[in-house]
Amino acid sequence: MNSTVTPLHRSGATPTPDAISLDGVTKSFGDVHAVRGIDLHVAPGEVVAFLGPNGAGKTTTIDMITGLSQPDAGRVEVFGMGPRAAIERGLVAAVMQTGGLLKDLTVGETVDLTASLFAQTRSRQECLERAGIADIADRLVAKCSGGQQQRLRFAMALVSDPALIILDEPTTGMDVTGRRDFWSAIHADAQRGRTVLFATHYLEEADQYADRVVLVRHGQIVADGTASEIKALASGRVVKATLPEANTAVLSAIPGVESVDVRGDVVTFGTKDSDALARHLLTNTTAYDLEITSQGLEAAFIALTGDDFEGASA
Ligand SMILES: Nc1ncnc2c1ncn2[C@@H]1O[C@H](COP(=O)(O)OP(=O)(O)OP(=O)(O)O)[C@@H](O)[C@H]1O
Repeated sequence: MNSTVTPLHRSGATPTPDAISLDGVTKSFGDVHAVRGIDLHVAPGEVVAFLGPNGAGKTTTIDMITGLSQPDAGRVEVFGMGPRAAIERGLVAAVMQTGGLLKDLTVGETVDLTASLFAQTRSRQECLERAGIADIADRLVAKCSGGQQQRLRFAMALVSDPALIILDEPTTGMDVTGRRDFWSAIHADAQRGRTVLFATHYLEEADQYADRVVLVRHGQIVADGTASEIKALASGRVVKATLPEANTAVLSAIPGVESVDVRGDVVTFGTKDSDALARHLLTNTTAYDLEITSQGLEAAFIALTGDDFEGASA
């Protein structure tokens, strides 16, 4: 494990193999070290967001998981086997950002065509329903909006009923409504236990739809945990309390307090240990009406992917 990894996520021992297992994976293109030692283990049923700035190495990593390219070093396994073997068994499907659609077919015909490639498939109706496009089965692909085409790609990915779905920036270019409809279809489907890994630039998508957020920078994982763990890691917690006649100097001296702002009777603290601070305030002062919040994921993203970030200790 490299020194900048923040191992917040710990999955317990599972009797089945990991859905995705990357160990010491590297990949370079000439002088560009796109992936520089990634260790990642995703348990079956997890919904994981792969988040990072442009050029962080997300697509390069995803291409190795989907068998489109090979690592220079390290090991990639999907359900305990090589990615190509997993794809051949229908265990994995990818939703691509573009391509793969024939404009002259209808939505329903497109799903039928995909189904003809597999021995065992889900019904057309079920795939369309799960993707939220059953009502446009007779519409020509050429007449579908960008968001509807993405949901059609999702329906195609569902045909083999894969245990793992991988999506590389699936909502790029979609409007807000299209993104919301697309994600509610993915989210409803994932709740049935499917494993999902998606790369995104949209922080709110990671925050809203992922159980776990893996933050990548310069080809390495810099943080790995729930969205709230990552927010807390980068920016700490904000604790607000009503405390009449507060003394800033006294409050600043409480262990773990990083900042104090007094406005009338309301005191706002910045801290990395909100539990200890809350306990102290409630037992040793007259503070009441406590409110504990995390800073936004955006602040964490900027802090953790900025060039001055050197990793954080768990
Ligand atoms: N086929 C290639 N040939 C040369 N360089 C490449 C190739 N593919 C990726 N790279 C480089 O590797 C680095 C990682 O790229 P990658 O596409 O994996 O990042 P990303 O996190 O997916 O970025 P984005 O969010 O912009 O899609 C970048 O510097 C990119 O220019």
